[in-house]
Amino acid sequence: MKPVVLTDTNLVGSALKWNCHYLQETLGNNLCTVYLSKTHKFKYFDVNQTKKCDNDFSPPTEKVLMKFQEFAKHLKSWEEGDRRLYMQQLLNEKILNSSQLVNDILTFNWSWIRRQQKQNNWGPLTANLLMISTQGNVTPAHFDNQQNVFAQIYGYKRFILFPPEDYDKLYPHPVWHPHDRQSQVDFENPDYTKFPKFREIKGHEAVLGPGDVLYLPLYWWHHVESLCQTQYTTSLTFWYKAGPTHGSSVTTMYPLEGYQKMAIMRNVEKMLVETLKDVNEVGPLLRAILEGRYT
Ligand SMILES: CCC[C@@H](CC(=O)O)C(=O)C(=O)O
Ligand SMILES: [Zn+2]
Repeated sequence: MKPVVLTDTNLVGSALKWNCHYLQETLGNNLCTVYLSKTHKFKYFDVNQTKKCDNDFSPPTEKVLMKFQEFAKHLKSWEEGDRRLYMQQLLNEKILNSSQLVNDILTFNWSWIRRQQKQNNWGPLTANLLMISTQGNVTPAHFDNQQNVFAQIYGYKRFILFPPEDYDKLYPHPVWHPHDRQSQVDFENPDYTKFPKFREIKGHEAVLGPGDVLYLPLYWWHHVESLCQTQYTTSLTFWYKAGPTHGSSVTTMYPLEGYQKMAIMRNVEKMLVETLKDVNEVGPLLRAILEGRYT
């Protein structure tokens, strides 16, 4: 599975008119999920895992509910130096009370994407996330465990992509950490002492514009930034469950692929956390297995 940019799917043709004015009319006073950040980075964290960090974890972003009207006002008046906003709202019954918007969604090229889902043996569609970002926002490098068909609607987004096997160069946080699945490396100021193999990293760049679609396979790393050609950018994800062929009775082919090894490493870590109970015992036990025996 490799990422690919498609420019002729017309997947979200009916959404290319979703500018701020149109969304104010159709989303109106619905409350939407908006993240706020003091920096340009919006590093995801799982709030349910913060307790394992014996409270030395400081959340890099704040999640608020904001009326779309208010969000739109901030978006239009935003200037460098203002706190950055990133709306990330699921297209669900909470906000789909406008027949116009529902009709636009029904007019997506569902036959095309359903064909992709079938031919690639993906599981069910789990979420469509509507994202509206102030210019210059960055989603730092991470991977997801779902298949993603990423549709760009307005403005330009730059992706830097790395295969799952670059796991050892991107040093993800431990699986029990709030930043699970996110790289520890600050791409703008890498600590080569802590993360020496990051020096060897080589990424694949893709810039998406309105109407472009990126197939982002599960476990592929991505660093994403909203370029500054426009005041804001708008995107929509189509996330699908990975599908039954991963880890089912279908005969496993060897050598294993990068994403399969990633799943194995994550399972080993999770099993150790589960068994040892104390996350601080996982490192020493893994070192005891490795040192003098496998290194
Ligand atoms: C919350 C999702 C953010 C998105 C990246 C981006 O557009 O900033 C991403 O990581 C993905 O679509 O998987
Ligand atoms: Zn992602």
